[in-house]
Amino acid sequence: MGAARHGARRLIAAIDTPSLDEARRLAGAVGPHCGLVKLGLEAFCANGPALLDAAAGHDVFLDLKLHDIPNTVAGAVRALLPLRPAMLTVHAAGGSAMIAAAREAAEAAGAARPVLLAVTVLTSLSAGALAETGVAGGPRQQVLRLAKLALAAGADGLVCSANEISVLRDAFGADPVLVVPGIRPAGADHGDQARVATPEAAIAAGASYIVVGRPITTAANPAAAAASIAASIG
Ligand SMILES: O=C(O)c1cc(=O)[nH]c(=O)n1[C@@H]1O[C@H](COP(=O)(O)O)[C@@H](O)[C@H]1O
Repeated sequence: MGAARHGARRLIAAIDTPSLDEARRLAGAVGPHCGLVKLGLEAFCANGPALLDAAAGHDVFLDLKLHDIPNTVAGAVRALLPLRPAMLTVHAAGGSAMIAAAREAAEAAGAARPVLLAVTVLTSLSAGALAETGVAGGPRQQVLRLAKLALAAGADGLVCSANEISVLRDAFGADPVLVVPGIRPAGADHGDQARVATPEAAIAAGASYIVVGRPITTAANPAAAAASIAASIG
């Protein structure tokens, strides 16, 4: 139990659903077994700020992956601060000025400032899919390039796949928060994820947090699935 509780702090449960009731049901079920509940684009587009009520009582990672001109992203961050998210995401590919503007806007929350995470290369992109976008050199090189830029511009941490954790820890040490989605327990369906790892492998490689969605939310018993993953990384 103690080990499971320790693992729970590092588990972020991703709730992707358009239904407010379903989001509330899932947050209630998995909340006790994870450190943060992640609410993302699908649920926020469907419900707007009212969505946050579904996760009342839990620390919320509001994952909207903002990516626009600096002025617009800064305004969006300001608009989100009253929702008191514990973590927020922007796309590192938006560039230094955009990330710096997001950080400056977030500072208005003072001590309650959300942790600002820069998404590097989406875990759904394989090396081939990344090359199609015009990026040469493969995911590891691109993640490292974007990570340098994002941390220098004021991001507190990075979203990356488990494949890039060691190169990031070598380059930046223990400080940056590394949030790692694309997590699949052994034998689980990968779905649209391309760069995947098991919960245990991601934590062993140095992830600060792992993000797990469908392996929990589509399980017959989401609370048990979350508890089992938390125990596996305890
Ligand atoms: O920023 C994220 O959380 C994120 C970045 C990324 O590169 N890949 C990624 O899958 N995510 C999110 O992590 C969650 C993964 O969900 P599952 O694939 O269902 O476990 C989803 O909510 C994604 O939006």
